[in-house]
Amino acid sequence: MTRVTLDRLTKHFAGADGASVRDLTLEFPCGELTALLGPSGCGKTTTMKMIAGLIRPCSGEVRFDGRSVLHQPPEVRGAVMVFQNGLLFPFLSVAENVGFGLRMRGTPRAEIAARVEAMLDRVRLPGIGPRRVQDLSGGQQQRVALARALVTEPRVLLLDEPLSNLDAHLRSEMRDLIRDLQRETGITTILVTHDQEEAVVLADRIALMFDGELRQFAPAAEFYARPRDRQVAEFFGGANFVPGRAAAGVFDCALGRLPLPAGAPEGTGCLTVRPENILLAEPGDAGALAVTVIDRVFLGTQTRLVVLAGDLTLVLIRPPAEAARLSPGDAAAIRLPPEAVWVLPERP
Ligand SMILES: Nc1ncnc2c1ncn2[C@@H]1O[C@H](COP(=O)(O)OP(=O)(O)OP(=O)(O)O)[C@@H](O)[C@H]1O
Repeated sequence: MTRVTLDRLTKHFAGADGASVRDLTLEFPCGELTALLGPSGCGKTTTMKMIAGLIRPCSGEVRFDGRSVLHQPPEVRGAVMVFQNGLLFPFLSVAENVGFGLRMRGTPRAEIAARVEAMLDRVRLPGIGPRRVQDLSGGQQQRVALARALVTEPRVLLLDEPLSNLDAHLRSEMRDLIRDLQRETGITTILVTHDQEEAVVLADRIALMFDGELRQFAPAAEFYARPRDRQVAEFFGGANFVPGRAAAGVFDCALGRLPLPAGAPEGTGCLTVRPENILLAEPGDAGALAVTVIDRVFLGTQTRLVVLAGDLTLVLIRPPAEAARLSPGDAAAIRLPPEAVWVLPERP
């Protein structure tokens, strides 16, 4: 298992306005699957290519198990990359594609055949070795690309948006396969994606990037409960931002003085609470806030309620059966459980 460390990694393409990746310092833990997540153009692929050795950084370091790999060409590093569209060799059979890396290393033919067959079994494509890759579906091609990467037993597996060209059904199948194979093999894996749901389902930890910089690196649950700032909260579907000031475990704002959970940041900023964490209350309940319902939208498995608390608009997501009794114009009451709120300090 290999620990991958980035130390102040920076890439500025010639002629570009600013750096595509700036001062990126990050340690991908051994044997874990880490998602490199962020909006289009934030520098994910550039970072991954610097790890693979396909792009040379302007400054900074890439280390595998503490040793610099910058002087090593891609084929020596032991990091293999699987691209969005698989990038298989169209003129080779499936087995020849999967065995390509082993052939380059001079592995004996009989061993290649056995390892390729075993690998195709593991990606749930038994017996398709003789087929032409053009005859495979997109999902099958992606699994062949994964088999081709894994059969060489790489130190690091780099997946660049491996699900983005698949339809919804195939995507969830491939997602399960990636998760199972990663757990089975324990290969340190880095997944590039712009899709937060994919990152949450697959990754042990998420590194969220904006504009070439790392913004937050944490297990998925922390991005929901403890987002570092408003942009992070919004990227993870957060809503409800109430300006005010936090001091001595209380947030002072237009909604009143709200108790905060232990460890919440202090000072001026916004209180945030996710739509699914605001509860409906009975008027007069301790801590209940009086609101007026202004909108109700049935979303299928949930209902979105928009309410007005004084001048503030808040969004709630509730089970349909609970929300059905409320219509636009109705008076209602809500409760913000102290453990479900968090403070986003003003960015300097
Ligand atoms: N070869 C290049 N020359 C000049 N600029 C580049 C080059 N490659 C990437 N960039 C720029 O660097 C920035 C980061 O690109 P990158 O592809 O790493 O982002 P990304 O987060 O992977 O985005 P996407 O999800 O759209 O692939 C972008 O502004 C992009 O235009």
